[in-house]
Amino acid sequence: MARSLGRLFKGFQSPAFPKAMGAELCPATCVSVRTPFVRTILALPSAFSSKPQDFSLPNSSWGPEMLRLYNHYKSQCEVEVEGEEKQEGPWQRLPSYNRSLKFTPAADLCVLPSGGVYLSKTIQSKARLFTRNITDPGAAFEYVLFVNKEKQKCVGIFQTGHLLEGPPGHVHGGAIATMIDTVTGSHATVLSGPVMTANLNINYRSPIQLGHTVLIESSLDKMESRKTFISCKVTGTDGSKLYTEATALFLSISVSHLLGG
Ligand SMILES: CCCCCCCC/C=C\CCCCCCCC(=O)SCCNC(=O)CCNC(=O)[C@H](O)C(C)(C)COP(=O)(O)OP(=O)(O)OC[C@H]1O[C@@H](n2cnc3c(N)ncnc32)[C@H](O)[C@@H]1OP(=O)(O)O
Repeated sequence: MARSLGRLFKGFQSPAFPKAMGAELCPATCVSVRTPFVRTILALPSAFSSKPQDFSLPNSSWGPEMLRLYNHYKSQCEVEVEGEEKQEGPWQRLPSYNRSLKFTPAADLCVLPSGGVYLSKTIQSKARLFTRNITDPGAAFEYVLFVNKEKQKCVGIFQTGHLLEGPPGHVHGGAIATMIDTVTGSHATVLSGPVMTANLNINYRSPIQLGHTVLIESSLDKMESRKTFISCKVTGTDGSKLYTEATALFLSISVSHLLGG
């Protein structure tokens, strides 16, 4: 089990993550956790095991700026070398599914040392990745992430849907924080494996108009034992207008931390 989960997280750790998801994780996989206190069956999501739907791909709601930036980074995911097949480029797109781990079946609920149930089958069957829980294209978070391991950078292209309104006509600060956490958190996971956000410090400099597309760029500041420090800027798509700045601290965690151990 530990090895299986290790493989999952190892796959996520590398920028080869999307390939690992496709190549290694797609066959239906069921792994079992046994500790003195915890017994649960973890099945990789059906989204991973049968036909995974990747939501970080163009759809009919994407505006011209979203598409332009997507194509800009996508074109750098593969490079043409004369007389040879296309090779991996400096950037890599991260896929985004609508859920992560699925716990099954009801009889195998994960019981905490306290005796509490970790996650009921009913809750888990309805669980959705927060940024992917609205199915109407363009209504909320439309985004795609690219990582560049060599430069230790990650970019998020984010089109802000009408359901994200905070101040009239502008994006809610919590929605901006969500996207910052997603970009910096995914970046930290690519660099360091499984992590959780310990600290997120945000300065909102200028309001973002609803419907606009923005660029979220994160870069690694430093790594110190379990700590990964990342900073991030949200700008207009040409980089000139600064909307938001943030710094974030992520702590590497063990799988048992997620299971309440
Ligand atoms: C996650 C799995 C990834 C793989 C999954 C694959 C699928 C991916 C799918 C989609 C990706 C989308 C990506 C989204 C990303 C979103 C991420 C989130 O939103 S996470 C939710 C919000 N965060 C929490 O709920 C944390 C709650 N807090 C905790 O659990 C603990 O406090 C934790 C783990 C953060 C630290 O607890 P300790 O017990 O492990 O560590 P201690 O001993 O407290 O601290 C260690 C060191 O860190 C410093 N530290 C801890 N917290 C700090 C803080 N807030 N500020 C500064 N330093 C802090 C301490 O001072 C200590 O430093 P000294 O070693 O002594 O130098």
